[in-house]
Amino acid sequence: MDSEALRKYSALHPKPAGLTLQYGTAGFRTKAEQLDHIVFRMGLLAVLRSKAVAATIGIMVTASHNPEEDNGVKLVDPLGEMLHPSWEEYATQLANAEEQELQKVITEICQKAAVNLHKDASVFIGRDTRPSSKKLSQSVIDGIQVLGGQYHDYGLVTTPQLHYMVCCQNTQGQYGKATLEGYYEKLSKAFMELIKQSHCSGESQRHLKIDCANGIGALKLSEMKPYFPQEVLIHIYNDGTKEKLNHLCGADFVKVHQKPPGGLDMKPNERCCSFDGDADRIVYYYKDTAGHFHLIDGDKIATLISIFLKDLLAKVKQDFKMAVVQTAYANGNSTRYLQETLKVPVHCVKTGVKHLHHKAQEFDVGVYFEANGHGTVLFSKAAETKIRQLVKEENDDERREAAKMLENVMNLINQTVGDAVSDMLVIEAILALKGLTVQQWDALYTDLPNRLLKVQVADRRVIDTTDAERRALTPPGLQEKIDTLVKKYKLSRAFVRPSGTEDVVRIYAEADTQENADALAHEVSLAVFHLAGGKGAPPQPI
Ligand SMILES: CC(=O)N[C@H]1[C@@H](OP(=O)(O)O)O[C@H](CO)[C@@H](O)[C@@H]1O
Ligand SMILES: [Mg+2]
Repeated sequence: MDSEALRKYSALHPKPAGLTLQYGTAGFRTKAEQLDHIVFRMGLLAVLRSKAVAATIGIMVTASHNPEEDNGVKLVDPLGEMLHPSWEEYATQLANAEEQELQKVITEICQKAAVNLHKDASVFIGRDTRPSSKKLSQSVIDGIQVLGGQYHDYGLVTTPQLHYMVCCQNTQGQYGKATLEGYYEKLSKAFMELIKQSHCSGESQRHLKIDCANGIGALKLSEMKPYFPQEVLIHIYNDGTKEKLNHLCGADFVKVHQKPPGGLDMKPNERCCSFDGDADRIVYYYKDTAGHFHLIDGDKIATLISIFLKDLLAKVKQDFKMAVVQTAYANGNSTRYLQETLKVPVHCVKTGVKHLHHKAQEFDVGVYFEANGHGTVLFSKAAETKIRQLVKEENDDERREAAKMLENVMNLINQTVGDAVSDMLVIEAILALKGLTVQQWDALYTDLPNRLLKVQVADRRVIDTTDAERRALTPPGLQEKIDTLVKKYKLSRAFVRPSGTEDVVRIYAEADTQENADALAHEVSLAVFHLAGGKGAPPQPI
């Protein structure tokens, strides 16, 4: 380690005195002006991680659905997964080290994680369209270079594109070519092969309106357009040329407010969808002839994909284990539908993609989605091998055809992480293959009315949870109070947890009517306010 260079460069990326940040659910996330030292140091950490695992590591500069003024950074592990939890702690230590301690902390990490500094290191970098992202990714490069790492800067890419690149690189191209062209070619080829298998005579032209949250999704979809078949007509809205990133639009806005985004004119029964700011989430929606808005969230996406896959798995007649992984935010009726009607096992894990991804890896076919629209499907190595073999060798036409469809889905879905573009193509293909309209899809089950609220408290760590965050252990009395409140309503459920990305406590409630869901959410938020050290004025009724 060149101590002199480290000192010199870290002085160029000084840590504001007293600032401490934590590597949370989605890496570091805060106001962009507080992040320069963090991204520089994450450049350092990426080099250490790369040396430790002898593979290429990714760094993405983005704050996803958060306001344009924010930014963030997260590391991507060799197969495109989120950074291993054991390293999140190193990330936090390095981020919060005072300038003069930096070298000591690096040495400590090297000792604890058995990093050999003489090994090579390689890092892939990507960034979103935020005005601050370019400069921050320059600081990442400074960090990488100080520790002698090699890097490739992909510039503007969606978060899932960067995950894809890292996986391609570390599988020596087995997962695909580590270029944007490779990504577009892989996805569009799989999509075309898949819809070719459609025997439906339904509409031949497929229109889809896409709200790109004024973010990177618009740029990348435009680049990809020439690769799409002619029948697919995508119309891009909120492309970032006029309005601010994520402002009154995007997947998070639509999900949280349960209303359409600004900037997209929606005619009755038109199929529309929204990406988030870094294009790793997607939700669908439409307006009926009476003008009512219908949201089709991550739970319903998981359901559609599960129906499709379950049917194919039955046709290939293999004993593949399939399951759906959700979080506590999944709508109660989605869980009921999956378990009782579709008869697919459902597992609930803690919020955050890494938890869902990890659980889904336990199955041959693991479908995971957060209600907010982040999700994908994972296929085990054994299932993948078997499916590819059936495509080549199976004599039975129906079985071979089903295996071929599964193979195409495997190629189309981004198995490294939730990917709005890839998910959208999977969904469009399934709707085409099944001849389903957006209304028919929506009608699979009816969402229980629900409400998501947040409350500010002095220290959100006073809330500790258990049972995949569905019950609060502390502060004393809170869970008992929630239990009492829940009993007042029908089909009701409520839980609270500290957010991993914002300084708030989140409250979720569902019940038989919207009024009851709103009332329950409000009452629970008051309980949090009073028992967990609420800040400012008490929450007002909705
Ligand atoms: C209720 C909700 O949507 N929570 C989101 C949000 O996490 P919080 O820990 O709730 O702030 O951001 C995470 C990262 O994007 C995402 O994984 C998660 O689903
Ligand atoms: Mg995102």
